[in-house]
Amino acid sequence: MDHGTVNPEMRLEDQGISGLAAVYYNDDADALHAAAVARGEGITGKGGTFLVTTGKHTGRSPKDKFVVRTPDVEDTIWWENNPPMDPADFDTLYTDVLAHMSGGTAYVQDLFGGADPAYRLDVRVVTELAWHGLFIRHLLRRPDVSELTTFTPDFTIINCPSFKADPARHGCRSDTVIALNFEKKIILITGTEYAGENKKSVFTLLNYLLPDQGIMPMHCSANHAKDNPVDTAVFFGLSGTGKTTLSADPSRTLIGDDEHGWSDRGVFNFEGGCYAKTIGLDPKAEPEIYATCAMPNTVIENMVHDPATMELDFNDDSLTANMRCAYPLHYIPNASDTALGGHPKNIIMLTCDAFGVLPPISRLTPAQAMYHFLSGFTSKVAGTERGVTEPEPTFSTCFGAPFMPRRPEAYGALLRNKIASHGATCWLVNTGWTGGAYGTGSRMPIKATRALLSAALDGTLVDSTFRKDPNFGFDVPLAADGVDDMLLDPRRTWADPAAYDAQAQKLVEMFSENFAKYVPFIDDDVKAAAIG
Ligand SMILES: Nc1ncnc2c1ncn2[C@@H]1O[C@H](COP(=O)(O)OP(=O)(O)O)[C@@H](O)[C@H]1O
Ligand SMILES: C=C(OP(=O)(O)O)C(=O)O
Ligand SMILES: [Mn+2]
Repeated sequence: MDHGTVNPEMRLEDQGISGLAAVYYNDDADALHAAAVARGEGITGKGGTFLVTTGKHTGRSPKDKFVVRTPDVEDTIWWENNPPMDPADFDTLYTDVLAHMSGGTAYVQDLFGGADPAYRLDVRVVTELAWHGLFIRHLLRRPDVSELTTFTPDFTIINCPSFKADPARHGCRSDTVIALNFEKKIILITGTEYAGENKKSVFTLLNYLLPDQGIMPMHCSANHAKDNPVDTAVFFGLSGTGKTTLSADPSRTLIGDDEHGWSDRGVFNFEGGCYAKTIGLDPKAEPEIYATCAMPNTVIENMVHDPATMELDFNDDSLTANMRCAYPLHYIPNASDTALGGHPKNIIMLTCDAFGVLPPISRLTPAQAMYHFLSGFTSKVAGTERGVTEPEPTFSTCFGAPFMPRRPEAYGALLRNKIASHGATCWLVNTGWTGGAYGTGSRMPIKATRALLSAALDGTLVDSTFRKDPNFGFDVPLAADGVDDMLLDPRRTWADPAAYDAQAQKLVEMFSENFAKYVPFIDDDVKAAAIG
């Protein structure tokens, strides 16, 4: 039985997906929430939120993510970073997943990836779980009802957590698979209930498709000055570096918290919602995000609550440190209606330095920006990937290696040209440790990071006095309004300056060792900006 609104020529049967007992097309958030509760997937929380736990998988499974090795993508995929799947194995997996879903219920959401109509991708997401439908409806861009009757998917995602893949039969690594097939225009997700896989697989798709249209896809958040989209800022960063937190700045207009494209028209959000971490969420430091945790249909993932009062415990990480809430963009009071911005005036590269070595803010030349973009130094924070339990220093190229199907140089060249054409000012911001490494020091106060960003974005910081950092060669401001001068010089925040010097030297060597692989591909000015 079919329910809801759909293009009558584009039912699942028309895509070769048949045998389902019931298909719910394009249910709204209330209907998806009600269905999820009725099916026992989760419960209704305070303020009409939806509370859910995801079992074994509470973060992404990057090692189980594959690109199907078809001839059309053979020369363009960065295979060292994207494990290949044999097309025949994918076909078997596809047939087996459909057989498994047959006789059951599916939820179909027809959505857009991309706020700029010229570049958007029409994505159909077919989910076994009603709440995955709710999640992805919050996260992607919702068409008007009138657009649904002609909606024709460019790509289809089929997400079936109860299907357990078999490494012997499907050529995979475990029972969990995220497989992207660019030729068939299908993504299969099995064996994981973690909702983030849905949105990050759309991101990976766009990261592959958009460069051919001259668009730079970016793992970044974005906002612009109030009433002035010309003054746009983007904040690159791997998971946990502060994209979501820092873009929700009450004095600016939020464009988006995680994934954007930069075209010759400016910046556009790929999404229509946000996916925020809730661990330790402080209503004073992050009131806008905190408030979404009591709004109707917000998906609250893997948070512990008191069953008597339904009160959420923001400090209980017993299910995972990667506890989350997902909500539509307009739940943030100052979000943009269009999710479009201008060309970035400022480009912030966020790093969570667990060594406590990098200054809280540094100004980068375009060549240094390219160097740091390709290096992607940061830490993986606890929980976002399976097996990571404490900050783990890493070089994640483009500040998002797990989502980059092409070689880093492809993204590097696009970014470099756009920075050169539009003259953005670039900054490196350490939201990680200060006063010592992880274990001794403490996390950079959000207040200080916000004050430094305000000064960078309002144009005052660029005119201040800088020192050249002896280890890294970038410019570090000596003072900034609202921030203790000492904090700007990490060496002074360490109890033992010699220990700082030793740690800094180690980090310089790590940068140098990591960057060797990019040297054959880069221009002389970036080579000159190299560290170590
Ligand atoms: N100085 C800081 N800047 C940004 N975030 C910080 C800072 N100190 C602590 N945090 C915490 O770090 C986390 C950043 O996560 P989030 O903004 O979700 O990152 P991302 O969106 O890049 O994955 C939040 O839980 C935030 O409260
Ligand atoms: C959803 C994710 O993104 P982020 O942590 O960058 O918000 C993720 O990495 O799983
Ligand atoms: Mn985020």
